[in-house]
Amino acid sequence: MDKHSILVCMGWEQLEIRLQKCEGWEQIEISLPNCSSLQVISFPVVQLHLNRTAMRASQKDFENAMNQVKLLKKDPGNEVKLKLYSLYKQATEGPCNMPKPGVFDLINKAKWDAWNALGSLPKETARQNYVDLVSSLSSSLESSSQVEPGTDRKSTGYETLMVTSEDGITKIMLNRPTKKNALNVEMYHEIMHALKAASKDDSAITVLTGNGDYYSSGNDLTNFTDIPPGGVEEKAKNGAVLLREFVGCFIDFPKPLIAWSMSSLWGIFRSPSLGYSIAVYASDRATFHTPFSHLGQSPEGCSSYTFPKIMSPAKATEMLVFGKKLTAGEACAQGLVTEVFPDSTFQKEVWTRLKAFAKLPPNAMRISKEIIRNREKEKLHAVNAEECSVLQGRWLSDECMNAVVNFLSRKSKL
Ligand SMILES: CCCCC/C=C/C(=O)SCCNC(=O)CCNC(=O)[C@H](O)C(C)(C)COP(=O)(O)OP(=O)(O)OC[C@H]1O[C@@H](n2cnc3c(N)ncnc32)[C@H](O)[C@@H]1OP(=O)(O)O
Repeated sequence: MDKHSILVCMGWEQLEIRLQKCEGWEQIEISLPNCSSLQVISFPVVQLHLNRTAMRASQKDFENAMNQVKLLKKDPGNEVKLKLYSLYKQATEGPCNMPKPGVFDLINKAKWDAWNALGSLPKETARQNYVDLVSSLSSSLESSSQVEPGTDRKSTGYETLMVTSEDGITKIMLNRPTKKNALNVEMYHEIMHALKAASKDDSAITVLTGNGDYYSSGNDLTNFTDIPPGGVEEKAKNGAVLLREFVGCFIDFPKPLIAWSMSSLWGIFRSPSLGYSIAVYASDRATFHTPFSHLGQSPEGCSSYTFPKIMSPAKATEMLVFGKKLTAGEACAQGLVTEVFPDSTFQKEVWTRLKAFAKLPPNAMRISKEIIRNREKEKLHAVNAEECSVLQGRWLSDECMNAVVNFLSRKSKL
């Protein structure tokens, strides 16, 4: 008996179809992701289509899914909420029938873009996609809160991070690779939480890195679209409070902190990573970029104070004011990076060092870090406060709004 297995994408989901050619007859097995039983039907293929249609979500499934959304314990984030919104509208009203909102009406424009992008997707398919999305959300949010049992390796219930602890090293890895590890609001909170936990755990050192080809692309620019009832002023105020607290966590972090960058590092995550780490290791393909002016913004993470001290005022101006992108080699020559390794041996070289550092007496390392940092701590907190206050104003400027709108309209393909 010949057996062939084909994966077919049918617009709304992937079906696995197994063809079994037996003597004198043929049968098709269809495996549906959300269906436990295998359907076994015979040719003609038109029957396959009819069977699939019968599997579509009923109105009841759709209503259940809507109720399930209200019960989600964690906020699934803006992108998912936009997808849910657009599928809901398509399923209930059909193709987008609203006039396009103005460019500054960021939230309604993002909603409109998402709905409009669904084009003429049939209502039934939208309903099915909605049900599937809610079902995948419910299971992923449940499973992600499970803690790996048994070993001394921890991977706690973070949505946007992978945190592990072994051999005296706690590794905090930004884990939104499909979004180039952009920091959404949840990630800011989770990093603060992970840093606080790492400061109290029994590891000797803490390492920060990113999953995928970008260490981080900086602040998630869709953060700017979730406007609270108090309007953009309240949004900017909340952003400044969040940023101040976030950077404050790095300033106060008591243990040796090591940034490990195989890849590109933009914006917000760059300043704390480079300005406060004891050591920064980079692969020779890593780059460092602070496009504050391009985004109508101003320096954060105390970079307005630490960078001119580490580099020189002139070099810091090139980076912070003109947004010059540095290669790893340039960043190392200017003192922002401790050491650069060839990409091919990077992991091995860095792990060798980290393991050796983690064996040093932890209290001695803490005290040494404290004595280096304490003289500057008060100053760093004051600079942080000033930078956040300036940024709060920048976020309300046309320059900043236009830059964000440009980025979002470039990516309006939800
Ligand atoms: C509240 C505190 C605020 C503190 C102030 C902080 C300031 C900063 O952090 S300034 C730096 C802000 N970051 C940026 O300006 C980078 C924006 N991103 C890009 O320019 C590009 O995405 C790229 C150069 C980083 C990568 O380009 P490319 O390789 O072509 O990949 P894509 O653009 O297709 O990105 C894939 C996917 O990821 C989304 N994404 C990437 N970066 C961000 C971001 N910063 N914010 C939101 N989303 C981001 C991108 O939109 C794509 O998503 P999909 O379209 O859904 O696939």
